[in-house]
Amino acid sequence: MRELTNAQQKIIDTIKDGLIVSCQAKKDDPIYMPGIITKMVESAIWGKAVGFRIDTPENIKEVRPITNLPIIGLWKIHRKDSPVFITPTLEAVQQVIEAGADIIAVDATDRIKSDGKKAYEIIQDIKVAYPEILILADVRNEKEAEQALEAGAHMVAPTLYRFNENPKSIDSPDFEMLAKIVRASQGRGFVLMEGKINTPEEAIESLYLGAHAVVVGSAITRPHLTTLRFSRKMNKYESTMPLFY
Ligand SMILES: CC(=O)N[C@H](C=O)[C@@H](O)[C@H](O)[C@H](O)COP(=O)(O)O
Repeated sequence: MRELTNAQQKIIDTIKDGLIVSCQAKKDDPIYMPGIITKMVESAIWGKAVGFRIDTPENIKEVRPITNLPIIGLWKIHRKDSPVFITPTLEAVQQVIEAGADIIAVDATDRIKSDGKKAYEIIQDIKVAYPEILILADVRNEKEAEQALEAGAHMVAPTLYRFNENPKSIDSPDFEMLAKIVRASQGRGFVLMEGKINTPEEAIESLYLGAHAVVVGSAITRPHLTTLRFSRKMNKYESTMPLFY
């Protein structure tokens, strides 16, 4: 396990065994209105979350003044020439950090970015430019987790497990993958569980399997998706869950 600064260790200790709420809304979501992310964060604080996952520098700046709890920051940037969309450039990393994030989340898969580099290569660049920031590697499998930790990430999460060769709108967590990632990360870094955790029991199962903390998004902060989760089962799967949200 790599050495942590006191500030980094404090963040790791704060989130241990806790719930991190992903507070995100796109401008075309039915729930969107100015100030909505702050309201989500206030609700998560009320509900005893230990941290937040926030998209865009703009939203991070908005919520930073209302909490000292750890913020995982990212910036989703979708481009036509690459499937990599979670904080894909060093400029995006810089803006997320300057906005006040404590942890930077990046796509650390081995997919190719617009600049021709593999996504995980951004980790080395972040280590050079921002040696103090904690890095969370969003990956698809245990091989990518190992690769990201090797490159210098402090934490990994299977956030992108649905985005393989044939991206699928799977609507349940992949616990087997979590267990493999935990084994591959032993003694090298921390594992967060993330992706389709829909119930408290699934969060507990994640901790049992070795997750350091659990990130939950849609089930808590996206009522339209939670509605669709109910209705699609009730209409015998006539509707599908969207891949991106
Ligand atoms: C794949 C992707 O874009 N994930 C995003 C990452 O920031 C978020 O939209 C998710 O809400 C977050 O990962 C939590 O996952 P879930 O919402 O399934 O609990």
